[in-house]
Amino acid sequence: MRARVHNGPSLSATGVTVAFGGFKALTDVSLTITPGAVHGLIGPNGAGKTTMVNVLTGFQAPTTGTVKLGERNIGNLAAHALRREGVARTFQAGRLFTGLDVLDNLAVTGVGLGHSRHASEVEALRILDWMEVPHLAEKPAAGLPYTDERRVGIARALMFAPAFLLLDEPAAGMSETEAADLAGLIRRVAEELGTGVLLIEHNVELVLSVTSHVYVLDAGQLIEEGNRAAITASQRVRDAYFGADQEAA
Ligand SMILES: Nc1ncnc2c1ncn2[C@@H]1O[C@H](COP(=O)(O)OP(=O)(O)OP(=O)(O)O)[C@@H](O)[C@H]1O
Repeated sequence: MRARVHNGPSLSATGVTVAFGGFKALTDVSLTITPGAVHGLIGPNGAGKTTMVNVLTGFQAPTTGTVKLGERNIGNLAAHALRREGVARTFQAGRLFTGLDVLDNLAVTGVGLGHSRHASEVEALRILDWMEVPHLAEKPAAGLPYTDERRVGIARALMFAPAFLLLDEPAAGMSETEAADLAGLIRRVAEELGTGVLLIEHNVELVLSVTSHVYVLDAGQLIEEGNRAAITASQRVRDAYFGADQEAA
């Protein structure tokens, strides 16, 4: 697979607030995703994690604040336009085309990005190979085992080497072994492809094991950020989890 240059532009949100009517899902949140590194976004249920992913990928316009790719303001770009700019995501639910096989699911994304059918199939096969799951290519998307469905979601997001990959709870429902495999894949995406990754997860241990920098949201506010040691030592993080949602820790 082609590697990206690690010193490309960053994807950043500055002072982002998202209001749904009178309710603020995010309040003045700033974060940056750099190429070639894995960043984490954690927080209890309803903290605003998915809303942040939606903002960074063009699925939700910020009410106030800016989203930039390098120096370029991209806060008003729609999701499909942002994907063409190299900002890709996965969804909590697989969202595969169940009437198609895996290869076609990936190829459709390539065609949507403006590539030919042939080039898209070649790229799809290359990604499945790189992910060490070439046997999935001809499998129908309907009825895939859960972890394979997740893998295909990631493969699809990796079509044509996006600069950024935002993963929304990719380990949900996985066993410890499967989550460990996923952690290995996420590391490879950053290290071998040079992609900047933002990992949203309830599995905090998984996040801390693969990320260099973690952002913590609680009730729409950024309450902490830093490396594993800083997050583990933070009383604010402990309060957010144990005060609001014991199960999430
Ligand atoms: N379109 C919407 N309209 C109104 N409220 C919304 C909308 N989207 C999200 N919210 C609310 O915003 C808050 C943040 O939701 P969000 O899904 O971003 O949190 P989360 O941290 O991803 O939660 P979870 O971990 O449970 O997935 C929640 O209270 C949610 O109900």
